[in-house]
Amino acid sequence: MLVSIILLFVCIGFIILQLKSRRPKNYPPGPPALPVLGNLLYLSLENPLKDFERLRKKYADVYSLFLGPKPMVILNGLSAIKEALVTKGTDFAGRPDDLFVNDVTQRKGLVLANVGPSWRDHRRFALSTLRNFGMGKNSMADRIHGELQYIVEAMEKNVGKSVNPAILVYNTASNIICQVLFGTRFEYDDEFIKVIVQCFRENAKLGSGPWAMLYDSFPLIRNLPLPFVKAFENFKTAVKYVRQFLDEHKKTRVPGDPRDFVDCYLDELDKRASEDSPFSEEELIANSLDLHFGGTDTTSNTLLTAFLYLMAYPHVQERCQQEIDEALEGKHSVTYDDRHNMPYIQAMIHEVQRIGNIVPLSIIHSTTKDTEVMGYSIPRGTLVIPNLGSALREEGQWKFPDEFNPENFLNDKGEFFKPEAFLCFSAGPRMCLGEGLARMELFFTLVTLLRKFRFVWPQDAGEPDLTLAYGITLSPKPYCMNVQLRATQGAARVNPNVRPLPVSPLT
Ligand code: HEM
Repeated sequence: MLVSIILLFVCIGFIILQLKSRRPKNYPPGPPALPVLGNLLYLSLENPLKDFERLRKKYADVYSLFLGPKPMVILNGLSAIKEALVTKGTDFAGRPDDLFVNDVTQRKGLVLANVGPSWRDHRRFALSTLRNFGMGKNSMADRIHGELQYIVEAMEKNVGKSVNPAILVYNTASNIICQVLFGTRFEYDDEFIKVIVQCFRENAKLGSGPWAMLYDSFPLIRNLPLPFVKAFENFKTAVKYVRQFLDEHKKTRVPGDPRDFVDCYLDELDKRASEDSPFSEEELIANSLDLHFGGTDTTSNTLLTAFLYLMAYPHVQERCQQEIDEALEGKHSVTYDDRHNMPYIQAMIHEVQRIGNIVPLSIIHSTTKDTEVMGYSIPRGTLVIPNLGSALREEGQWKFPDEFNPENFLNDKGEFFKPEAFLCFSAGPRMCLGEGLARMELFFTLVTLLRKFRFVWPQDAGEPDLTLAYGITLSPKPYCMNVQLRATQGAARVNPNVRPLPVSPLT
């Protein structure tokens, strides 16, 4: 009797889910969905990128899937992505708030916040604070140059050797954003960096892997002690570390005279003390973690992709070095304005970003109201994945869509230009707010290092492996590079005001 009742309930549940996974009228097409599982069996849970491409060939630029019972629309190609994220920007600016990542971050922070006063005010605040601390200005250039001294020193110590650049590059990017956030940099073997990097790496992997998809698809498993539990522990650890900085800042700050992002936020908290405001110490911690992760993983993976391709395409590296030597002849160090005299370097950096496709599926969006894209109806609350990579290699948008070739960003006169399909930072109201900082970092780091060093693929390492490992960000597989001092090298000088750290061994 009991078994029959359970079976009856299971059948009713299946029928309800089946009905839920039916596509409404004029909804984008897609493969048939199974009850409970939705279209999970159509996707590799480890890396769905190839599946998304395969489904695009069958269903065209806008198609739909079910993540368990949740409806999800995938946008491919420039036209569909632009119509949704730019033309109908506010309709598509939402973020889902019942996914694994939302539970892990306790619905705090900026990156995953749904549209509303908290997201709007924190985004505005972050943008203006980054600008005040020099995003795109000379003061930021000085900070970046100061930090680059350490990577230059480390590379000098390793001339003639094969080294894995991953930790160096990660620490450089992390220290640049840490100076803006906390007014400090960390030694390469500092506990904070090691722990935070570990937490972020594990959470990025868990957040884009099979356990997150299963968590999102089957709410019943959420309380079970499965591997995704680690992500919650990692987040708590990261919060604990940032809270220490916050407590330190509260003791040492001078109100109205901010040293960094944390001080600015504390000033803002004072200003808003009497109103019902979305600003709070918990949000400060979560926003700092968002900016640190957003500013570190993306930029360092872009740099690692750049070194890999510059070794795999030595003629591109040589042409970059020739341009740097000519543009900076007689100059002590590079300024941000020098980029206007370096079209090939700019083209190379953009091409690395294009081919590296660092944030392939952007960050998941959701619709804030019933809307339309490319003639299809999309109900409010639908998950939306902008497949940025599909625009970055779209036929018809690029001279050489499937090749690594900086000519993709050069016109007939050899001048730099940026095609509309360059969507690495996404587009519209949720577009990356750190683009200005990222651009400066990429330019200064690559010009400074290429001016001084030549990077060569080690002879005993076989062919360079250009396949990228999937995660929230794509990254090259670990590799080593042989560092050589260039004969015609520019002055990558040590700033006398910055004390170089002892060089930690490159791993
Ligand atoms: C090469 C480097 C970078 C790339 C390729 C990149 C790419 C992206 C992408 C694709 C998004 C998603 C936009 C969307 O949802 O449509 C994003 C969002 C974001 N990025 Fe970046 N990013 C980079 C560097 C940075 C840096 C340096 C920072 C911090 C200073 C940063 C902070 C953020 C934040 C806070 C968001 C969320 C914006 C929001 O939801 O309103 N990013 N980024």
